[in-house]
Amino acid sequence: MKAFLPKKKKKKKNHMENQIDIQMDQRKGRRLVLFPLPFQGHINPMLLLATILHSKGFSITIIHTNFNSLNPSHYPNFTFHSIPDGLLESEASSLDLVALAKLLNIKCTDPFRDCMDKLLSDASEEPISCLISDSLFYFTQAVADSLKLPRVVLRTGGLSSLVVFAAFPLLRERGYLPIQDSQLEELVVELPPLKVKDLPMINTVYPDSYYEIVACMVNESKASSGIILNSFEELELSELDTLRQEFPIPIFPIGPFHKYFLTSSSGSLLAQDQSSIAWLDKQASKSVIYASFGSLAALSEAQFLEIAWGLANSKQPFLWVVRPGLVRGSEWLESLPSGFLETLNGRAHIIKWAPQLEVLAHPAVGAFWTHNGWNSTLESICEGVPMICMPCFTDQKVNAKYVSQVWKVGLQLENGLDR
Ligand SMILES: O=c1ccn([C@@H]2O[C@H](COP(=O)(O)OP(=O)(O)O[C@H]3O[C@H](CO)[C@@H](O)[C@H](O)[C@H]3O)[C@@H](O)[C@H]2O)c(=O)[nH]1
Repeated sequence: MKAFLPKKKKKKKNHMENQIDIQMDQRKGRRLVLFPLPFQGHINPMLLLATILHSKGFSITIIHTNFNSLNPSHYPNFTFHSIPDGLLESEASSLDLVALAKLLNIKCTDPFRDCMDKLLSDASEEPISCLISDSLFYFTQAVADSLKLPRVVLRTGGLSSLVVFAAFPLLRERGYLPIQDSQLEELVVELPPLKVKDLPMINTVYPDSYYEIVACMVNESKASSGIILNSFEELELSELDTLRQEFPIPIFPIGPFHKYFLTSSSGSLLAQDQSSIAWLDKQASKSVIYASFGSLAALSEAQFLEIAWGLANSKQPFLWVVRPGLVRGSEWLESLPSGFLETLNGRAHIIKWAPQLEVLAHPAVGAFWTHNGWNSTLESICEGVPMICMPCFTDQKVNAKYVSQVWKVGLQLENGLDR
């Protein structure tokens, strides 16, 4: 990426700068507008995709919400536009994820359309050839249609979970959904090896909104000009075949995105604690359990303590990401018993946020205790780190089943948490 940075202070241009000018000229007429959903697991793949497309000669404009807003200084080659999402701070922190996703789709519609209108009418900018938006920003299909602009969808989850989401109408018709507790262990014969308990559901007070969001995500993706996925054919071949039958549009499984570059720049909303790498450097090869549950999952205090004692009792060194907000009702580590860390004699390193790609690539890491968000799953597979799977909601349940039973690169913790 550095090769594209203009060096503004020098007067006489060197060879590199002339090359940049040539590349900039070649970019003319090839501007893409990208619109990520403002959650870490969605921002990372969208920014990686932007970086890939930029390296192929496209100019990149990113529209982002005020909520979880991005830091443009990490991406000097992109143009950023922030839109007011109208979310109150209390809404962003207190709403459940389903309500938040729905509200974002409602509240962003007008500001997004206004922003697109301005971008399209700005004669000083290169013309926009396409909008690429997150599949969960389903409202953008109607906006793109009204502006006569092609929209390509970025689906940030895997192919296998998308197949399941697309099958929701069938699963409802056949009585698998809504899930009945008495059926949890039953095989979903249409989607082996999934059982009813593996279906991508979420605990929410708005179940009808969840079905509506899934339906809109699937239908507006089908209405788009194409879907890009951060996955690859060799991993999910039969699911790709199924999707190609169901979705009448081009499908591009061009992941894993983070493997296009030697280092990936950071779209991290939280600061990555680099002390974890120095700590890993001191540990034996493949000895460390890396435990992290992504950016959204939340645990009860009781679950948190079972995990803490499970890690301690394992007698293995462990690197644990306890994100502020991970434990419901706690700021950070207050619920750990006093003296817990001291008794471990340096065998534990607990941080708020890790440089996860570097951690998984570190030779000291031997296992990843994960919630199986798609990014974490893919990143672990790419580094050959076996997983201990503890899915919390939605696609994570499907991913965990594939990790343990289809790809056989992990074990799923079942029947609750016990130290
Ligand atoms: O300490 C950490 C922990 C995570 N990450 C990164 O943050 C991302 C987390 O993404 P993911 O593993 O997918 O988890 P979530 O944040 O939970 O992702 C949301 O988005 C995913 C993609 O759509 C879905 O699969 C998940 O279910 C959903 O919760 C990954 O790129 C990690 O490398 C860090 O950099 N440092």
